[in-house]
Amino acid sequence: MEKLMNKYSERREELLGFENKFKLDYSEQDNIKFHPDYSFAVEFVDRVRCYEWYNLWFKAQHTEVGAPFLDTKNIIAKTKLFELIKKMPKGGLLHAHTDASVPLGDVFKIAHKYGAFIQIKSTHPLTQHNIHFGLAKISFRPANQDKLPSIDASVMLTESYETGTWCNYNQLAQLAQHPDNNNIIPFIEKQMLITAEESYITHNTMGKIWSKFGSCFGVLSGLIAFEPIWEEYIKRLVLRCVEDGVGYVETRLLLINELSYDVNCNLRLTRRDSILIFLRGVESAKDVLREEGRLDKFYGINIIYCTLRFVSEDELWNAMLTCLDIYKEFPTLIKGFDLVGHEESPSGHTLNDYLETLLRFQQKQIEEFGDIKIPYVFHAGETLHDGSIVDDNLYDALLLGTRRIGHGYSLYKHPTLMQMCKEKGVCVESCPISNEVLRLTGGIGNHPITCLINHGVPVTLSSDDPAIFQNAILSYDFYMLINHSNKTNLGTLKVLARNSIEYSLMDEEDKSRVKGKWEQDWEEYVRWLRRQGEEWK
Ligand SMILES: O=c1[nH]cnc2c1ncn2[C@@H]1O[C@H](CO)[C@@H](O)[C@H]1O
Repeated sequence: MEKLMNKYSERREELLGFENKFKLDYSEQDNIKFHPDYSFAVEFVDRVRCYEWYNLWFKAQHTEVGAPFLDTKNIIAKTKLFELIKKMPKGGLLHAHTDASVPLGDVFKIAHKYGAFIQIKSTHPLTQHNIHFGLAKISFRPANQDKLPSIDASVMLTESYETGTWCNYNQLAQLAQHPDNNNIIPFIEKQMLITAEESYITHNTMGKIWSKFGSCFGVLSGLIAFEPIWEEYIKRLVLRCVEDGVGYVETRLLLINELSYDVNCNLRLTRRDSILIFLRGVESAKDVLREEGRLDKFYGINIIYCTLRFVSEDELWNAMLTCLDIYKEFPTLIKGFDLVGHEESPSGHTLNDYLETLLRFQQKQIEEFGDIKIPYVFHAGETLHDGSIVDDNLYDALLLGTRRIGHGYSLYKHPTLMQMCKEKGVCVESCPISNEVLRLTGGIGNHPITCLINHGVPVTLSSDDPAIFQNAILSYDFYMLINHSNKTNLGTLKVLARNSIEYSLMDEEDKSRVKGKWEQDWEEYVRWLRRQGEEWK
């Protein structure tokens, strides 16, 4: 019997080993063995994870490992594992929408600073009854002295408020400080984020959650499409990224309106102006980092220029021409082009619908530059379907030479396309928390990222719209994966972080500079983990 058992164990080991050979992190796992500090760090992170499984998650009454993010976020925030992950140098954030990346707390702080120039209106009076039943929808706009509101904001809190009348935001914020009104700011904030209750209960279909999600952008845009707020917003974006261990960003920028507001609240800033202000914001973040001696932790920020997948073919072409003009002026800043918005919306277009224009844009670049300088970096396959027109976007994205795939949620159903990604080096920007909050998965446990990793498909982790999902910049996505998947260890996370630089769209010189910096930061992190591990119980 013993012989039989031993033989079986051998075959079992062999099978496990064989399967592991296909994993994305196969050679990295081998590497760990040769570096004592690194293997100590890997073992320490595993030890912490294991300790918390037994002493926190398995004992918890109403939750478990892999439970939905919004239900567990506050518990996660206090764990040792999260503290370790937060500190990790995560490389780049390759998939995040600019207008939904800065934590709302920061957005409010900036808004309060410019509150005298911001007006607010509501579809219902902000009475306690309406707040309680979530009846009022609010909007913001920048407005100067010429457009002084006709009423005092205190009227907004009474039934006599004429709905839709603009009031001064500063006045309202003052009133909200009174203990009787302390639910007003949280109520307004909720209109810019998705709560656990909405994602898991009240808006439990894709259509409902996307309608709430879309409305968040509407409220946010009233604040941030305003010169002084936009500049500080971008500054905060860079600072928050650095704070969360993200040194490089390729942000998806959608300048949806033709014009936005200048410092005098005049609607006259062009998209080019918004880019210039963006760059000013980056520079002021760099000033702060320089003063704090942390400038070396910031590797850079670039833009993937976006338009909506709801536009007409003519509008798409115009967006492409604007993008091209901006590229010509800022050739190192603009790294790609994408179409955003709910892929499954009945009014949305597939890539195939736009095919002629998409091909024409490439042809124009080849004629002008002899090469494609603004590659596609498409969202594709953000769907539960198998073979629908949205799922089919994956075919077109790859045929059109997409450099990465945003989400690629349904890619795991396509063996040939996964193989193509491996062969062509097309990386999937996987966004597990986003996919959960927007109702594609019930949690990390049934997210396809592990399937892609186990098949050796290039993957990186992203947070998509962290502000709206109450997510930090990137730490929670890394945490969710490592805490849930036994096969994921620090080495796997290192591969994901390295991929975010490897598959970024920086030119080769920048890429190798950034890679060098990140490797240094990683070494420092491993040494920090060693010290932590030696002190830990
Ligand atoms: O996960 C996503 N898939 C597709 N579009 C998205 C996603 N997250 C945000 N946006 C879109 O990006 C724009 C703001 O920059 C919004 O239009 C929003 O719908």
